Amino acid sequence: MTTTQTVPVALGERSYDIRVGPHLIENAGAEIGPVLRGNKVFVITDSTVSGHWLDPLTLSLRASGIAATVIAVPPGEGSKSFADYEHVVTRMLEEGVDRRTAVVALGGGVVGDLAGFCAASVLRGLDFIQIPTTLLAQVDSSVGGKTGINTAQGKNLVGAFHQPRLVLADTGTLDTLPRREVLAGYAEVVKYGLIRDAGFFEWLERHGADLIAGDEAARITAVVESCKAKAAVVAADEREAGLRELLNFGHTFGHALEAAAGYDGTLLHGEAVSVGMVQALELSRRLGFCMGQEAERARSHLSAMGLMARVADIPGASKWQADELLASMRRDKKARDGNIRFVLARAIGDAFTSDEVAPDIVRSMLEEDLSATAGA
Ligand SMILES: NC(=O)c1ccc[n+]([C@@H]2O[C@H](COP(=O)([O-])OP(=O)(O)OC[C@H]3O[C@@H](n4cnc5c(N)ncnc54)[C@H](O)[C@@H]3O)[C@@H](O)[C@H]2O)c1
Ligand SMILES: O=C(O)C(=O)C[C@@H](O)[C@H](O)[C@H](O)COP(=O)(O)O
Ligand SMILES: [Zn+2]
Repeated sequence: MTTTQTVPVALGERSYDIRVGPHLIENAGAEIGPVLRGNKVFVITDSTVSGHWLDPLTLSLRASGIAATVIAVPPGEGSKSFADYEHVVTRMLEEGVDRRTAVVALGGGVVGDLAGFCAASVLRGLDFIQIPTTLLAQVDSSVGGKTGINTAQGKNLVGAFHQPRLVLADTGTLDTLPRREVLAGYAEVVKYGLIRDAGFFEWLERHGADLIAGDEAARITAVVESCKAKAAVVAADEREAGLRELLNFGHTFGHALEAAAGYDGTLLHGEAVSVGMVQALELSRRLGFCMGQEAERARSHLSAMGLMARVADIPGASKWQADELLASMRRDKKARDGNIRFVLARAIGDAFTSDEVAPDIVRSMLEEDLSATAGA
């Protein structure tokens, strides 16, 4: 029998546990009850996740005497918007909310980021509980307190740091997750190996296919190891003054690619991160920080697992302009005075944040990437 594992996130009085294992949703009332101040929660979810996982959650909450009001948004990145934020907070205020009311996010990173920002801002801050149902959300977005929405100018540009009080990563929810979404989440798992843990990257080279195929032991190991890695970084640098920037590996490129694709489902966040990580390794090579085989090894693993690993793999990329991508990168949160900074690597498992990188080097790399789309 698989038992639940607990990964602590050490943040002083805002510390919390990440619980990882199967059947956690069926037992959510008993898990959540002890961290609630009152007996009322808003469950924010999306209309796909609700069809799979809402009933067992509300049943369990009711059995523990917790009253739940459900608010569902449409599935997909488009819901991390001002319009959906307004819709959710308006519903909460209309239904009635007080400072003992908690917000429960049931879904992937989109629901978690949106619900977390609602929790951070309604009445200036409500307790927040994450029940992540995608691989990406279980290994990354439910942990660490980054919440927010996208704007016309780019990804996650409006938001707040707001830590959850508890994370329930029910690995059984991954049974209903489409393969494309499993793969997108896998990119963020690979990220932990690439930035700080060459041994974990090697483990993924051996066991990644099992994890993607749904092997229970591989899944739990990957979620627990990823959460441990993220918890350690967040505990050391909650507000991203330095070390936490490493979690942004592949994201300077990735977020620019996502913005160009238009958040319409043609390019998922994890897919963009997959391409962006290979680009970051290639940029590291061009700047003389690492050898070419690092980028090739990462690309070859990501491609073998079925992920996109080149700009030319992205549908519609042939229409993009290098300067449009550069403009997005200048709005990245790591940029200083409009000068772009990247997370680069000296080797697999040894990432660091660069000083400002000359835009011409990045532009010529992007132009090469985009010209390769012509033959793709
Ligand atoms: N806050 C952070 O630290 C952080 C970290 C990484 C990513 N993110 C954000 O997370 C978002 C991406 O999250 P995501 O990849 O989870 O996408 P998502 O939330 O859009 O979920 C992916 C899709 O899978 C469906 N789905 C979710 N769980 C399911 C399940 N168990 N069974 C069947 N279908 C299910 C959803 O309805 C959706 O269509 C991006 O906006 C990204 O910026 C945030
Ligand atoms: O938790 C972090 O820190 C991360 O950077 C994790 C990323 O995977 C995630 O996509 C995050 O939302 C990116 O944040 P942003 O600050 O670049 O918007
Ligand atoms: Zn990410």
